[in-house]
Amino acid sequence: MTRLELLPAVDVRDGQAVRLVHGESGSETSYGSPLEAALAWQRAGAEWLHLVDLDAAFGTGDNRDLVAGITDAMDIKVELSGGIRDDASLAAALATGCTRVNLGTAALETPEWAAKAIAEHGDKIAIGLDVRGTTLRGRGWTSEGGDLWETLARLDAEGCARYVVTDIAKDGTLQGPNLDLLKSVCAATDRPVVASGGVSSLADLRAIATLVPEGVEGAIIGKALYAKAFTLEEALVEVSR
Ligand SMILES: O=C(O)c1ccccc1NCC(=O)[C@H](O)[C@H](O)COP(=O)(O)O
Repeated sequence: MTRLELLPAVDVRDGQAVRLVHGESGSETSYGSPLEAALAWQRAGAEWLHLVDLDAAFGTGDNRDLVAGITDAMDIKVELSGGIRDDASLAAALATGCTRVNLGTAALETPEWAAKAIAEHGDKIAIGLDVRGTTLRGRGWTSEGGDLWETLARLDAEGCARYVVTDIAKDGTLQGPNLDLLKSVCAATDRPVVASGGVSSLADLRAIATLVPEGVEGAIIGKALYAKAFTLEEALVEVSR
């Protein structure tokens, strides 16, 4: 059976590695240098880094140079997220040499542009489906963005290669992933799904791994690693069993 991929997260706000609760601006806990965090996950054996520019996502500036520098310093695959919404920000993100980028708001507010990006860049584009209930959220999760199922059907038809699915109610809370949401999304699409938000324990990772046959490809881990609920080394062993 294919093994669950793990994507340790580095979310950057104002030059610092942070974690938010429910993605809310102002709920930051700071964890120091984002480059040090990224290098630590790489040393621990990560194959992927999930790197988020929160300022770009919230529209409070950006950490573009810092994020490009971190991506450049990595020997592993990097997934870039946050504020990629137009030709300039997409070109800058892809120019970092990252493996793929996540589009969120753009898929909701400028669907034609997102469809063009998908058509041009194929599996270098993932779409972040950030949901409360079954309603999507954009602009750093602050604006309403329509129905999850309608949007998923549209993006599938446009050839989207992969989805990163976050239950905002779980994100940064260490309350466990929303397995029902992941199962429902997998049932609605044949594209791979990366699970995000709420991972709190190795048991959560085992539970997500049971969904690999249904289409879950990976799991993003943020707060749990910073809070030292387990180590990345332990997590990697857990999913390789
Ligand atoms: O990814 C974004 O664009 C984003 C925008 C606004 C707020 C948060 C955003 N991402 C957060 C993440 O991707 C987290 O790193 C990830 O969900 C990890 O969550 P957790 O394991 O619960 O800390």
